[in-house]
Amino acid sequence: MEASVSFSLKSSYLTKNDTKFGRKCTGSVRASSLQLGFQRGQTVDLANLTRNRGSIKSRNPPLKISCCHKHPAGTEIHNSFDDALVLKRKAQDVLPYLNERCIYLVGMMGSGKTTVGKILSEVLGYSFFDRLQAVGIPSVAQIFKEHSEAFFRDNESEVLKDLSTMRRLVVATGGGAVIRPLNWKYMKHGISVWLDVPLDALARRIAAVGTASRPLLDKESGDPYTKAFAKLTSLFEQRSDAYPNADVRVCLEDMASKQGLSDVSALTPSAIAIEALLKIEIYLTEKVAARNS
Ligand SMILES: Nc1ncnc2c1ncn2[C@@H]1O[C@H](COP(=O)(O)OP(=O)(O)O)[C@@H](O)[C@H]1O
Ligand SMILES: O=C(O)C1=C[C@@H](OP(=O)(O)O)[C@@H](O)[C@H](O)C1
Repeated sequence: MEASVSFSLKSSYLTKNDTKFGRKCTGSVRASSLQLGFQRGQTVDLANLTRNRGSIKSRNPPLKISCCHKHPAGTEIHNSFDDALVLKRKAQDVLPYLNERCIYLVGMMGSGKTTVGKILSEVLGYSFFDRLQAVGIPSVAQIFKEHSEAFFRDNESEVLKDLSTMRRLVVATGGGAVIRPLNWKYMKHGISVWLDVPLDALARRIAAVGTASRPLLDKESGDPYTKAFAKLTSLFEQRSDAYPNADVRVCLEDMASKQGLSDVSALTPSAIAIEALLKIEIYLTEKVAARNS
């Protein structure tokens, strides 16, 4: 079958809380569009943006990135007005150090890369690039089914390569992107952030939404929590050396214990985004200090 796989670039979500950040939604959208050289709603053919794809290009269909702005009805991005203010302040602190570099979120499936990534992109005025998302083929699950995991991984690497030349993006990578050293080479063009979430919390989150959209988990037998937990455990064993390559680690267990919480499930996506910004700031200021010493 002649497959046509393309990937969707979703700009930062715009919420009713946007006014709290004191900027007009369209401002950041316009800036992002200019930065990336595309217009809202326009499809950019990545195959034309990059050269020398070599063997991967000859095997795989052309990649397309399309930019769209969607906000699913009812999605709450921030949990409180206080969180929104802290997020805004932290984002302003971090932006000069970031100097337009991209942020790559890494972590196991369900660790919150998409959820937290949307918040970060919004407060930083960056565009948001969600995990590889097929246009024409409805889901990652379908790519696995109609092609193979290797096909998916090759395209994942290609997209990361292309993104590595771009600025002002928050990228939610797929959970398995960390296993290829080449992908780290691309991600090192920006700042990588590992969302480190305990496996039982991941399994609970995934069980709540089902495993159908996560093909690596869907093959297991048993109830959704049990099959998610079993597969996540074996995947983490294979990847536990790779995630610490990230520049920054956001550890939910550490956050919970500092706040006297017995369970990480009380940590909101906004609180995690704030922690990520704090950790990014520390990492970048230490780098500057080391350079100046
Ligand atoms: N801090 C959190 N607390 C509770 N549930 C969360 C949190 N962050 C994300 N989730 C939920 O977990 C699921 C997986 O999150 P998602 O952002 O899609 O993870 P990933 O992109 O890393 O696979 C979603 O249903 C999401 O709503
Ligand atoms: O861990 C993995 O290998 C994968 C994670 C998924 O992305 P999320 O981490 O966004 O769920 C998706 O890329 C694919 O199912 C493979």
